[in-house]
Amino acid sequence: MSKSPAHKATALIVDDEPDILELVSITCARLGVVAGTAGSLAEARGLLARRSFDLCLTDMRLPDGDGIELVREIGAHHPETPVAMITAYGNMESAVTAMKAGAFDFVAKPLDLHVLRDLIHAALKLGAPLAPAVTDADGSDSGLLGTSAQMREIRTLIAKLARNQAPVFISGASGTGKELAARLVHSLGPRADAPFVPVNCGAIPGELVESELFGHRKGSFTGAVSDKQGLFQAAQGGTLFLDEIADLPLPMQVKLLRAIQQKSVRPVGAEREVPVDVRIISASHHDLKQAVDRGAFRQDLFYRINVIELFIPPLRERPEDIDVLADSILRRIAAQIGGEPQRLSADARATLHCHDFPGNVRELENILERATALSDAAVLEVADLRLPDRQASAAETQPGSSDAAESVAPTSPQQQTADAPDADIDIGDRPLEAKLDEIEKKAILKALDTTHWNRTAAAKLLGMTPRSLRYRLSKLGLD
Ligand SMILES: Nc1ncnc2c1ncn2[C@@H]1O[C@H](COP(=O)(O)OP(=O)(O)OP(=O)(O)O)[C@@H](O)[C@H]1O
Repeated sequence: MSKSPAHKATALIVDDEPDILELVSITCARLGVVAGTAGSLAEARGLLARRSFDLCLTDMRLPDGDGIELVREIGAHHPETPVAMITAYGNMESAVTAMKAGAFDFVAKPLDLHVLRDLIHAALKLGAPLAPAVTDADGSDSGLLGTSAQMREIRTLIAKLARNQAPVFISGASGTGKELAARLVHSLGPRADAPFVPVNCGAIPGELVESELFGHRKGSFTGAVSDKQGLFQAAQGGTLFLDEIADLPLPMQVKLLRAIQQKSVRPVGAEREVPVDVRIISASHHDLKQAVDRGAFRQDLFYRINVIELFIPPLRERPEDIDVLADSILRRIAAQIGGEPQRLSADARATLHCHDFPGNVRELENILERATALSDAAVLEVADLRLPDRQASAAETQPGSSDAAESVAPTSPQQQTADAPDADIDIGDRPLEAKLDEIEKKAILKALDTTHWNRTAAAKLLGMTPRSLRYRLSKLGLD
């Protein structure tokens, strides 16, 4: 709290069950928070009219109305007061409704004291001044660049999302900046000092997902030679970013739902659940709603993780962002290799504006890395960009198409060696494993380059599933 040392934080607790009022008041007192209690909406309104509170915890069902009404009223008249909802056990629907109405979090009955304490701590941090809001026109103070109206709106929404704990689902094509957006939600919020743990759900082999996410006890399966902490616990107090969540196997989706609802995880082979305080941000480039309709993604989990959706449009729909992104990428490359940043000629810029970027910002980065690697000139020209003459969409690229193979141009310095399928592979006398890795890496980079870093199309080209490609990318350190 940014109050004077003499100021004691205050909480308004609203519940018609005296036991709960007492339990929460005692928990607050142990944390040095002074609690005011109300047994109905009317009493709560009376207290709010007389003074302000640093947080409010309200039950859903009250004798004279619905706790959601209070969430809305506090949001409208006391926006600086974070509100959390106390929900009935397993009532996911009301938790989601409360968060959509503006509650920053929820706690389920019977109240778990760990969860309650974490929630009070989180609420009090929300009252403290956070990292400066993202205000400048091109986003350079946030790292999420772009001058387009869409990007500005996204930054404004992110600044709001940073102030609550509701699960966020980020949708958008590959390379649009979903992970970057998730990092920004984390770093602008009260969890910024705790870890941000990104997980690519598609890159973990199916049989290991549970142990990776929840951890395991020694001896719980062959290969579990010691206790291992899961990623949920690694993200304790912070944010777990579940990228490519659509790739989670269905049985795992059930366990994830339970972990999110109960705010606790059970490591494989453990007898007890361990409480975890983690904000979930998930992302996918798939249409998750369609996956639900196909039966490939559980509706209840979809509903739970998708409390707030943030959509990042493809780069071709916001061409205004290309210049600011390109200039920033050229500055970054110059800082890495030393010297003045190279510039783009007017024609080169115009060419970029006409390109449709199936691989989005990641593709722009690749184009410029390749151009700067191949040209030392102060000004990069159209030819240096090496864009295909025809705007062939990567998704249209058919496996085995010779056109596709011929349109390949080297990408980054380390990728240049992968430009021809039959090029001599100079890998010296390294062990077989390393040689095989090198060959695999080159084939993958070539396919990615051909498909403008569209991983689904690249996987098709390589004759493997997207999941398997992601696994290999991660294994080879290319992710
Ligand atoms: N608005 C932006 N400003 C600056 N850099 C960006 C922006 N959007 C994306 N990038 C950069 O583009 C690259 C791809 O971004 P990111 O990994 O966040 O995309 P993604 O949507 O999560 O991709 P994928 O779906 O393939 O995981 C990163 O290097 C990121 O820093």
